[in-house]
Amino acid sequence: MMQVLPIQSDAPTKESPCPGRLIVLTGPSGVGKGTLMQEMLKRHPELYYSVSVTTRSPRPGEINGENYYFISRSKFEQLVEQGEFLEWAEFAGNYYGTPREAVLNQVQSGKLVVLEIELEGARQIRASFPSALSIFILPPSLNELESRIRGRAQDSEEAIARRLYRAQAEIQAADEFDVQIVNDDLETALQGIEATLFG
Ligand SMILES: Nc1ncnc2c1ncn2[C@@H]1O[C@H](COP(=O)(O)OP(=O)(O)OP(=O)(O)O)[C@@H](O)[C@H]1O
Ligand SMILES: Nc1nc2c(ncn2[C@@H]2O[C@H](COP(=O)(O)O)[C@@H](O)[C@H]2O)c(=O)[nH]1
Repeated sequence: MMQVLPIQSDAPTKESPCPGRLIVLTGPSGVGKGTLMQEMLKRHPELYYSVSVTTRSPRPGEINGENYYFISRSKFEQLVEQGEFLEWAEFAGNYYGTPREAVLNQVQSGKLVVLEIELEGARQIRASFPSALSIFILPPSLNELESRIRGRAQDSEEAIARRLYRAQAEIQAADEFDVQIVNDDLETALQGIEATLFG
């Protein structure tokens, strides 16, 4: 049976004197978090990327267990009741959550564990894990954000409108997080993340 770890504290313990660290990558939908993350994983394969659980339908090309674990709403609600998520939130009509056990095991084994999540979840992690490092990715402008979401061509008009509406409030929360990085030029943004993580 897998060990269940407490979520309240991320302080070192006798069992885990040198834990890893949680890294939160947040920012509005379409800003490029996933793109930045994929490139970071190529350059730094020692990072552990937490695959989230969602009730959203897979987009073309998305693979269960790789991009997300795709499950039903009723199953998600059951997992919430069972305390299986480190954080979870409803976003644009779907649930998203971070599997608790896998992430905590990786942190305790000394890994840098990256969560790519939306604002409400990022706030939950900051409250539960004050030593988590949080990075907020900003778009160069709202117009560019809209072009990126549209350019991705994977969301309905309704989903695009919901994401853009929410983006405006999300951007205002950027200062709550440790570091803010504008994803205008991809390479510059990547170097900003690398400098934040590795000094
Ligand atoms: N620096 C950049 N310049 C131009 N286009 C970019 C840049 N970064 C990402 N993109 C493009 O923007 C689109 C959205 O990127 P991506 O899917 O990575 O965003 P996201 O923040 O992960 O979105 P979501 O939160 O909805 O999953 C993609 O088509 C991607 O190729
Ligand atoms: N709170 C959480 N947010 C998550 C998680 N996994 C992804 N996300 C965020 O949801 C939105 C929408 O994602 P999309 O794939 O449908 O475009 C985006 O901001 C993701 O970062 C999670 O586990 N918890």
